[in-house]
This record gives sequence, structure tokens and C-alpha cells, in this order.
Amino acid sequence: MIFGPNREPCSQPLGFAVDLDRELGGKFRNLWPYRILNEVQSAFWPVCFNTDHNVVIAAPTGVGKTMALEAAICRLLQEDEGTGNGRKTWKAVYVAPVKALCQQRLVDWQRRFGTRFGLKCAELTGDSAGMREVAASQIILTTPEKFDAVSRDWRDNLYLLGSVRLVLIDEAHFLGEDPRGSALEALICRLKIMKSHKVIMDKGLPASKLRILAASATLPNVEDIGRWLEAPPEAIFNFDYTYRPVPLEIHVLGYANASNPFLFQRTLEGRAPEVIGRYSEGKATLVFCGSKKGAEALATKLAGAGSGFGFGNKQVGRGGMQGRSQQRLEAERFSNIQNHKLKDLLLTSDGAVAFHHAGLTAEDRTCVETLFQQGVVRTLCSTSTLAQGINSPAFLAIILGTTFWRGTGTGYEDLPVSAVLQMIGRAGRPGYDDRGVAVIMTSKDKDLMYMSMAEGQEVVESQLPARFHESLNAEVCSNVISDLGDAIRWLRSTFLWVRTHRNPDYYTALLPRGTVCRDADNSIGEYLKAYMLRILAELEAENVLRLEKTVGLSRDGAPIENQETETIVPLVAGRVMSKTLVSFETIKILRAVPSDASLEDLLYACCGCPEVCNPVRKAEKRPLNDLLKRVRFSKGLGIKKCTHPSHKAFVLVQACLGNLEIVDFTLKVCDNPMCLISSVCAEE
Ligand SMILES: Nc1ncnc2c1ncn2[C@@H]1O[C@H](COP(=O)(O)OP(=O)(O)OP(=O)(O)O)[C@@H](O)[C@H]1O
Repeated sequence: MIFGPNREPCSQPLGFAVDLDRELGGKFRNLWPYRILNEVQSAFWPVCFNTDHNVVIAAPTGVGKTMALEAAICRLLQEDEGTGNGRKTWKAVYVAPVKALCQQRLVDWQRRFGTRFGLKCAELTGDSAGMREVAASQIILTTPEKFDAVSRDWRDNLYLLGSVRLVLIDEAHFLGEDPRGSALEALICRLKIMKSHKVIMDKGLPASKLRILAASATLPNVEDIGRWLEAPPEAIFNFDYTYRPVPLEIHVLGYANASNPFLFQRTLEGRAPEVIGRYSEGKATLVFCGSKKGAEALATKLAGAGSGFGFGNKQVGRGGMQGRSQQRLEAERFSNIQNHKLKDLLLTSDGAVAFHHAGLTAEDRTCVETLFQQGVVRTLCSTSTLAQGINSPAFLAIILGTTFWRGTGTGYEDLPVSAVLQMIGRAGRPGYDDRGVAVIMTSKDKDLMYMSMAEGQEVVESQLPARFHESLNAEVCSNVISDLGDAIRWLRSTFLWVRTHRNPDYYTALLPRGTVCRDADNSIGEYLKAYMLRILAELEAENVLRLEKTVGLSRDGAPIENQETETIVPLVAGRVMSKTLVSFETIKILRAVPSDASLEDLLYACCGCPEVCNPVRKAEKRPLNDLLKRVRFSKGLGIKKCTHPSHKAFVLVQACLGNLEIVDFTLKVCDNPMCLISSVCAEE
């Protein structure tokens, strides 16, 4: 199937092209290196740059959606100029599903908005700078989880949160993926309620005029996201895959399943050279593998196979140099590579084949990316680290298997839509080629599903139910919800509310069986309210919050008859749960520990909490079992081998506390979750 320039109508009238030279003068014009906007950009440009509407744009990768977000920032700059004082009291928050995208955008926007307009950009992610730098910046780049956590204390951070005038959501289709989607949903609902909160309104803070822009891959239900984000119909754009500026030919290859997923992955690795040979036309190829080891193994295999599969075009990017002088240059070029395996691979394949994954140092990764951009590396075997947003020169992108290993206890999981779209979106980038090819290698039973994903036919559903207890409690603690009336207002502000009315069948766990669309909208709303009351009761039963009946008071403080309201009061456990981001499940586990429990029992209970239960990988079993012999507690509980995620946490926390050396790299995991659990125990 070929996805390429517009052959079908889209949801917006087109037929004109915006010329930036005519639209813009002065400093805004130089922000973009190109002059003529394509059809998609020409459609959204006037709404983004000339209005304050909330906007949702769904369009294929590579179409140039980023400029919609940039246009909205320019509008704010223009507004500043209009006021005459040029003071930037606002903040724009860019929210992307992964840190890598934030970092990439940070570098780009620092260069473009920083130098020209004096805007400061700061990253607010797990690895990022302190809050002081964030508070002093106008553009904040963050992930939904991080910003959700920060905005829970919005009253304490009123200066920061009250300044948020613009929220830019990139890759917004991740709204349908757990757990990021639920964090985004909770975050946006909070911001929507904050916007009209008395505290923000009375002070006239920029957040009272909050504007939201969302850019997403093509979706069938973009109107639902638009409705949720309160975008007017003229600001909801949905362009299907036919609007890709560079046509992308997509092949989904379904293979017979092997006896287990590991063997199936091996089968796919075996088929990869043939697939590269068939589709690459000797051009740059990016192969997405399921694991670091898989990427290394495939790269080694391809290098060993020589140039017979169409990847060994040594002339490209090298000026056609031959012989010894070329070899010397090659050796010099790769001399800074620290990873021996990678260096050897580059030397033996004359630089044509390489691998890329998170286990490489940042310098090695940058070096490989540069070699690929320059056309030296012709076939790059990578994990998903390279899938996000980069402008790769790949003509062919291959997804080698659509499941990935999440470890013992979780097993194999299917790649989510956003990952698939990002990966195939790396082929045929504008400016590199006039077409591209993507191949998805999967099992026979999943080929139709992945074809529908690639076509943008996957409906985005709310992920809030998976974190409903936590989200509701967070709003109670952040003062967004103080009584039942607030709780209902919050519920009505969710994407869940929009989707349950549209597709009740998907939410059968929340609604009574047999609920159908033709039920009056009201009854679905009533069912949802009943569901929320159930969750409130469960939270109350675990002392997370308390529901109190209060009598309504008149202006002079006198009680009003028959005007009882139900106030919702956060309790200590609830505050800890919200602050430390632990799940309701964890609170229940900890509350079940008897007050006279031994240290060993208490520690083991903590290690059963979902936040610290990471799957046990095959390679970790031996080092974990070695550690098990050296830690203090193990015999009392009869643990002989580390097989369960809770065993792994139990051994690791003891190793950390006992200062035992952890040799295995992957086991040197962050012990932060353990600190959080300890703080919960202390509070309790
Ligand atoms: N009108 C245009 N003319 C020429 N090049 C353009 C135009 N618009 C965007 N580009 C270039 O196209 C590339 C892709 O743009 P952009 O990253 O904004 O796409 P996208 O829709 O966000 O896709 P993705 O999510 O894959 O990044 C960039 O290199 C950008 O500079």
C-alpha cells in the first residue's frame, strides 16, 4: 500500500498555499528556512497564528506539524509587542511522550527562539535542571508524567503554573496509551479547571487565558480530542495518510508464528537480509530491533554477509575514495568510538553497518547518528531509541517484530501505535528522498492490526480508568476537587466522559452491562457518576480521603435547611499517595502490614508494591541469585531463587542498604522507588 501525496479529500478546504514572505515580516520570517507552506500547513496556519483558539491537528509524520506549535509561540511574542512593554510574563509548556523528543526540541528551540527572541528554554524531565531554571524560562519542555507531578502542587507553585498561557502537546495520539495517556488526561483536565479557578482569575494570571494546541498522527476520532480540548470545529484538522509530502510505501509482512516469541524473533532476524535486499534499492536502511542484543546481532550478521544485500554502496557519502588511504581515513573516523564491538563492526564493514541503542555512550550514539546522516553508515540496526522525531535519511525503515520483551511477570507486549508510527515515519523524510518504504515484519495473526495502525485507523480511547483512583485522589489533594460538585465537574472535563458517550462498549468495566449509545446521554453520565462514587468509597475505606456531610451556609454564615453538601477531605495517606505518585494498590499493601510486623516482613511487603516490582530478565537471574546468598533476609521467607519481581526488589534494596557491590549493569537501577516506599512507611 502506498501512502502518499493527497489523493483523497481531507476535513478542511485547501487549494491555496501560504507564502511566509507575504504573511510575515521582520524577525518571525527567519524562524523557518522554507517560504511556501504545504497544503496541510496552509490550512492550519491562519488558526494557529491569527487566533487564540485551541487547536488539534492530526496529520501524517513528516508533514511539518511542528511549525503549528511554533506559530502559536510567535503569536504570544506578537501579543507582547502589541502591549508595548515587551515583558514576557507567560510560559509555554511543550509536552511530549518521551524525554528524547523534549531534548531534541530543546536544542532546536534554544537555537531558534533563544537567539532571536531572547526566550529561555528549560527541560523539566527526570534528568533535567532545577525548578529555579524552569521558573526563569518561557518555554518549558516536559513529559506528561513530570508535568502532572509538578502541577499537582499548583497552589504552592502558583507563580509557575499561573504563568502557563500555552500548552503544546506533541504526538498527542499517546493519549490512548497507558500510563502516559492517563497522565496527560489528568494533567489537561487539571489545567482546564485551573484556568477558570477563582485564584487564577482574580489575579488575572496568564493561565486564565490558557490555550492548548495538540499535534498528532492521523486518527479516526480526532474530533473527540478536539471536543475534549474545547477546540472549535474550524480548529480541528484531520489529514489522512494521503497528505504525506513524501509518499511512503508500506508493506506488512505476516510470518507464521514460532513455538515461542523468542524463536519467532530469531526467525525474523534470519529473514532480515532478504527483506533488506528486496526493498532497500541499495539506499539507507534503518532496522528497528526488539532489544539491544538483537540490534547488535543483526548488525554483525549483516556485516558478515557483505554487500550482497544492497547495503554496501561504498561510494555514497565518501567521495568515491578507494584503497589504503580510504581505509586509513576510515580508521581515523572511527577512532573515537568507545564501544569495541561497534568499532570493530564499523571497521570490518567499511563503515556500512552499525548499531545504535541506549547501552552506548552519548558520544558513540551521536557519532553513529552523524555517520548515518552523512551517508557513511548505510544500514543501521537500532532499538526504538532512534524512533523519536529524528530526521533520518533512511529510505527504508523496517520494524523487525512487533512485540517486545518486558521481562518475567509481564512477558511480551505489542508495540503501541505511537511507536509504530514513529518508526515507520523515519523513512522517506522530506529533503532526503522523493519516496520511502516501510516494512512491518510481524506474525500472521497481527498483520491486519498493524496495517490499520499504519493507516491511522486506530481509535484513541481514554486510559484514565487504569489510574482512576490515583487521578481522583490527586485532584482532591490539589484542591481542584473539594466537594462532590467539584468531582462531577472534573469528571465531565475528562476525555473519558467524551469517549464513554461515544463508545460505551469499550468501557464495560465502568458501565452496567448492555449500556449502548442510544441510551440517553444522561444515563451514561449517571453511570459514570455512580462509578466515581464507588471509587470515592474505596478511597475512603482505605483512609485516603474522608467524605463529610456539611450543611450549606448562607452569606451571613447561617445554616441553610436541606442544603447539605458532601465535602471531600484529603488524609495523610492520600497526600503521600499524590506527592510520591504511588498507586492505590501500594497504599493498600502498606496499610495491610500489621503494626507489629518484623522488619523482614515490612521490607518484603514494600517490595511487593507495583512501583518497585520490575520484571526479572533472564540475564539478571544469576547475579540476583548470587546477591540473594549475601543479603540479610531471605531464609525467613523461604526464598531460594529470585524468580519473581518482588524477589528482585527484595534483594536489591537489601544490597543497597548493605552497601553490597552490584556488578551487573542493568541491576544498578535507581533505588528511588524504595526511598518513596520508605517515606510512605514513615508517614503511615
Ligand atoms: N513547508 C515546508 N517546506 C519544506 N520543508 C518543510 C516544510 N515544512 C516542514 N518542513 C521540513 O520537514 C521536516 C519535518 O517536519 P516536522 O518535524 O515538523 O514534521 P512532523 O509533522 O512533526 O513529523 P514528525 O512527527 O515525524 O516529526 C523538517 O525537516 C522541516 O524543516
